[in-house]
Amino acid sequence: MTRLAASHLTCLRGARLVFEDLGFDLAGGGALLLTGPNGSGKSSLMRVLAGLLEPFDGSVDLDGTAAYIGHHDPVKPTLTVRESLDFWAALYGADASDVDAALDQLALTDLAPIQGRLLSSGQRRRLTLGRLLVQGAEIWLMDEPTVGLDTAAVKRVESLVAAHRAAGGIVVLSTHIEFALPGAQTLDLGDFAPGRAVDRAGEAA
Ligand SMILES: Nc1ncnc2c1ncn2[C@@H]1O[C@H](COP(=O)(O)OP(=O)(O)OP(=O)(O)O)[C@@H](O)[C@H]1O
Repeated sequence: MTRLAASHLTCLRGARLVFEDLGFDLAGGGALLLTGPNGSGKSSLMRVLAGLLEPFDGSVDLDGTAAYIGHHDPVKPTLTVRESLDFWAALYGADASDVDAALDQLALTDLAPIQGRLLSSGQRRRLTLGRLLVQGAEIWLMDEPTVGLDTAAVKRVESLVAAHRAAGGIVVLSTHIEFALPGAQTLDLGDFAPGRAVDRAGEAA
């Protein structure tokens, strides 16, 4: 059964405590929306969940395969859109039909022969999202996936996320904009800033 949970997570970056005592529990079909001001630790939490950053304290319990997209689009400048997706498909054991599906789902079919260096920022972001699709992971960790996307593309991503959850997948998504994520749990990282844990305990009592 796909599951992603965290308990008592505390994150230290350099000498700075970013958040403390954070937890959640997601089963298949679940979603977690991360909000909070700049610097509150959304990307740091994503990196902890992706296994790229060791938590200072607490633990992550992950059952399933995870795919992570961060702020940067890892697009090779000399590969075409299709060649990039073919490369990722080979890396993750996906089929050519998965590449065609990803091109279609992200409105990239017309851009398939275009080299990465010629893509606009929104087009590069859509290609990065294509990598997520061909990766076929059960848990999607999406750090501000809509940056640079136009309204139609945001709607597409909302639909892809909904379909992934309907198929039993899990999504953790950070955003500064409105993003339709029905029934999602929400975490405002600002509530987990150092010292606030004491306040929350006080409020709960
Ligand atoms: N490599 C690093 N070394 C030290 N401190 C870091 C490092 N990366 C991030 N930080 C600090 O950790 C804190 C949290 O940063 P993070 O990028 O997780 O926030 P965020 O909520 O994702 O911000 P934004 O909304 O601006 O993307 C910030 O104070 C930042 O300066």
